[in-house]
Amino acid sequence: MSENVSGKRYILALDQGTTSSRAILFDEAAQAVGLAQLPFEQRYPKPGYVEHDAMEIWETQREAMRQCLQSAGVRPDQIEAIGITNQRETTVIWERDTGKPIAPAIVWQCRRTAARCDELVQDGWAEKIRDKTGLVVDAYFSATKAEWMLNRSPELRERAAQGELLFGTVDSWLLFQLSGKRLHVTDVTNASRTMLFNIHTLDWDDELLELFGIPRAMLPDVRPSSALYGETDAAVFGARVPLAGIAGDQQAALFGQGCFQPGMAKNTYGTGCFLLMNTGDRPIASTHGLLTTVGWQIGDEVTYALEGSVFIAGAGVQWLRDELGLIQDAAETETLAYSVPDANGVYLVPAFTGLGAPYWDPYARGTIWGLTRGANRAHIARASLEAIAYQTRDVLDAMEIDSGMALQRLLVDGGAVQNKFLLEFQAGVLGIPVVRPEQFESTARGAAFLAGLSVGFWPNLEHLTKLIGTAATVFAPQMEESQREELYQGWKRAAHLSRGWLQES
Ligand SMILES: Nc1ncnc2c1ncn2[C@@H]1O[C@H](COP(=O)(O)OP(=O)(O)O)[C@@H](O)[C@H]1O
Ligand SMILES: O=P(O)(O)OC[C@H](O)CO
Repeated sequence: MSENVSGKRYILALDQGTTSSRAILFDEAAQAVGLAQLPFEQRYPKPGYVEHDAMEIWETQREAMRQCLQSAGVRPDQIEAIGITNQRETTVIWERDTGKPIAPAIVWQCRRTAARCDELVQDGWAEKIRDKTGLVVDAYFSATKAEWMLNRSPELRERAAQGELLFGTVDSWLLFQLSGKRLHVTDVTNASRTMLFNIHTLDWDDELLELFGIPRAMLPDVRPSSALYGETDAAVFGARVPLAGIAGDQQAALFGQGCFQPGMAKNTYGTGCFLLMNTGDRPIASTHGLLTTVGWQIGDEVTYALEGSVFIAGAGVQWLRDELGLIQDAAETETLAYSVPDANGVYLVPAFTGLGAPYWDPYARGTIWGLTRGANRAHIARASLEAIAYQTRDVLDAMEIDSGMALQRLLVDGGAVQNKFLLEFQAGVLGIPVVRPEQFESTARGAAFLAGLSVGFWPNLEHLTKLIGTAATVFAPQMEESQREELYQGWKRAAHLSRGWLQES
C-alpha cells in the first residue's frame, strides 16, 4: 500500500450491481485511481426466483470501500463526497431500529409476482399504471415485490404503517447503513422504477400505494439525483463525508457517458442490457414496449429517458460458465466465437427470467434453436453473444420509432464490452458504428459526477463533457445488409418460438 499524504481530494463512487459490489475512486480529472470489487451470492430458491441477502450486499459494499481506499493509499477524510449507484428495482424491507432485513431481497429479475401482474392487467390497471409511472405492468418492478413481502402476514403491514419497517431499493438500503441508520432517502431515478411513483408529479402515488397496500410511512423521501442527503457515520466510514449523489445504475451510466443532450443514447452490457435515450424535459410515452423513466434530476431540472430493458445479457455468459461448465471464464466466449465462421444456424434465446423489452413476456423461457449434429460448444458460445446483440437491435428499433430519432452511433459500456466479438457483431447487426469510450466505467463515473457536482468538486456539465473526452474505440459495421436482415429475422423467429412456454399445457 502506498501512503497518500498529499491531501489530494477524491470522489468515491459505490456501484452496487446485480452480481458484485464495487467501489471506485475518481480524482479531479475524473480518472479512476482505485477500484475494489466483491462478488456476492445469487440465490435461486425456486425456478424463476432470484434473491440476494441484503446484509451481504451491505457487507460486500463496505468491504469494497475499505479495500478501494486502502489499495489507493487514500484516507476516508480525503473523500470530498460519495455517490451511490445501484441495481434498480431490487426490493429490501428492513427494521428501522435494528437495520435488519425482514426477508431476502427480491431481485429485479425475480418472476414470483408474474401472476399478480396478470391480475392487474386483467383488472384494467395497465393503462393507468403506464400513464402515471411510465412502466409496463411487470414483475420486474418493486411494487409487487414489496406487496408480496408484506402479504406474508398482517402484522408486517401494521408495522409498516407504524413506520417500524422501511422499504427501499438498494440505494436507500446502502444510504441507511452508511449514515448510521439515520437517513431514509432515495432519488427520483430509483423511485421511478418502483411502479409506485408518479413520474409527472414526482411523488409517491396514493392510488398506487393503496392498490399495493404499501403504507406511505415506510417509503423513503424522494430527492434529486445530485443533492446533499446527509453524511456518513464516522464509525461506519472512518470520517464524516457528504453523501451527495444517487442514481439507478442505468441512469448513472447515461450521465457518466455524457449523454446530456436529448437524442443521445447509451447501451450498458452487464448482467442485463439497458439501452437508454435522453429525451430532455419531456417524458415520451412508448407505443413499442419501452419504458419512460426519469434520467436524472439536478436542482429543479428533470431529464427524462426512454429505456429498453433486456433481462439477460452477460448473465447468459455466466450461465454457460456456471451452470453448463462450457467455458472457464467469460472472456473465453470471444475466442470461441471467433473460432467458427458463424453460429451454424444456432440461436440461443436467454429468456431465463422471461423476456423484457419489447416483448414483456414473463412466461417465455430459455431455448436453443437450430441444433444439428454439427453444432458444437463454439456455436453455442457464439450464439449466446449474438443473442445480446439481437436483443439490443430489438430495443433500438423500438426506440427509433418511439423517439422519432435515428441513432447515428451507439455508445456502449459495462462489463461485457471487453468482448470485441460482441461489439463487432453488434455494429453489424445494427448497421451503425458502436463506440466504446476508453474508460467504460460509465456507471460509477455517473454517480461520481452527480456527487461531485453537488459539492462543487466539478462546476457544471460542460466541464464534465471535457473530462469525458473523446478517446474511444469505434467498431464499424462490417456486414452486408442482406446478411444482417437474414440473421435478424432468424432471431425474431427464435424469440417468438420461446414465448409463452410456461402457459402451454
Ligand atoms: N469478456 C466478456 N465477454 C462476455 N461477457 C463478459 C465478459 N466479461 C464480463 N462479461 C459479463 O459481464 C457481466 C458483468 O458486468 P458488470 O457490468 O460488472 O455487471 P453487473 O453490474 O450487472 O453486475 C457478467 O454477466 C459477465 O458474464
Ligand atoms: O446491476 P446491473 O448492471 O445488472 O443493472 C441492473 C439494472 O439496474 C436492473 O434494472
